[in-house]
Amino acid sequence: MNEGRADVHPVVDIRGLWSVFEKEGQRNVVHQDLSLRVMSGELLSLVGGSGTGKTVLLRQILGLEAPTRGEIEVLGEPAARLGREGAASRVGMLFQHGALFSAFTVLENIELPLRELRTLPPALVREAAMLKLQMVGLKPQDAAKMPADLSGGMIKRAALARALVLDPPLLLLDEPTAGLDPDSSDAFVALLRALHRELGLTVIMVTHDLDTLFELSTRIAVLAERQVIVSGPPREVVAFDHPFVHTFFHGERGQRAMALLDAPPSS
Ligand SMILES: Nc1ncnc2c1ncn2[C@@H]1O[C@H](COP(=O)(O)OP(=O)(O)OP(=O)(O)O)[C@@H](O)[C@H]1O
Repeated sequence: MNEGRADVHPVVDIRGLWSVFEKEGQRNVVHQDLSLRVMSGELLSLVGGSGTGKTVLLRQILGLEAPTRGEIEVLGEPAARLGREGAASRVGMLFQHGALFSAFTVLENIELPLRELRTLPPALVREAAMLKLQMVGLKPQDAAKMPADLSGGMIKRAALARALVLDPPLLLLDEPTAGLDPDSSDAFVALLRALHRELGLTVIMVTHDLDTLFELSTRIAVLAERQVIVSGPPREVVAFDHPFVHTFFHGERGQRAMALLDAPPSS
């Protein structure tokens, strides 16, 4: 994308990242001198085998976890400085099991980040949350529902509305379609694609789902051997010669999903 242009700052800039965990005397090096830049407007998907540190990377970008060594800058600032205060206005996160608070209504859940800011009067908080609720395809009458009364797809939508309520320019998605039935998954993917386009969001997504991956990604980065072994447009990445890439993309499921690359984009 814009990676070559000197006048465009990356939204996320990871340089020389090491993530090392010690457990029962064992050293587990998860990332070793990993570097990755994500430019404005990209929808970058992170793929990699189990334990390659995709979730750890998302948590580090959010500032929830500090790297052992190296730099992570988000929107020009060290990720650690995002802290918890005000972080939601810069980075939105949709957790895989990012359940809603079960004791709050849908609207109260969406309002939460705005209420924590304590800058807007309740009526405006409500109005802003209602706008986001409708933006993700929920209906005004869903606002008063409790999470237990929602389908899986509706829960994802409400959690997405909450992640976007402060209009962050960067959105992180951890397995956004996991646990959804095929129809709900397709509908959620279509919503994500529309929001990415219409809001001009930069998105970093972790997914194992090949349909989601090919439907949405402008770029795919593959984590293996503690680093990003290849990153590029989907077609380039699937042609990369590496055992993980072969297994992941060229199995039977991969062949079916790859037909999406040849199909015109659905809207
Ligand atoms: N706080 C922690 N303490 C010790 N080890 C950790 C910690 N967090 C993560 N790890 C280890 O780091 C490695 C990477 O974990 P991570 O959850 O990021 O993998 P992943 O790529 O998201 O895997 P999956 O695809 O299975 O979700 C794992 O070996 C995990 O055990």
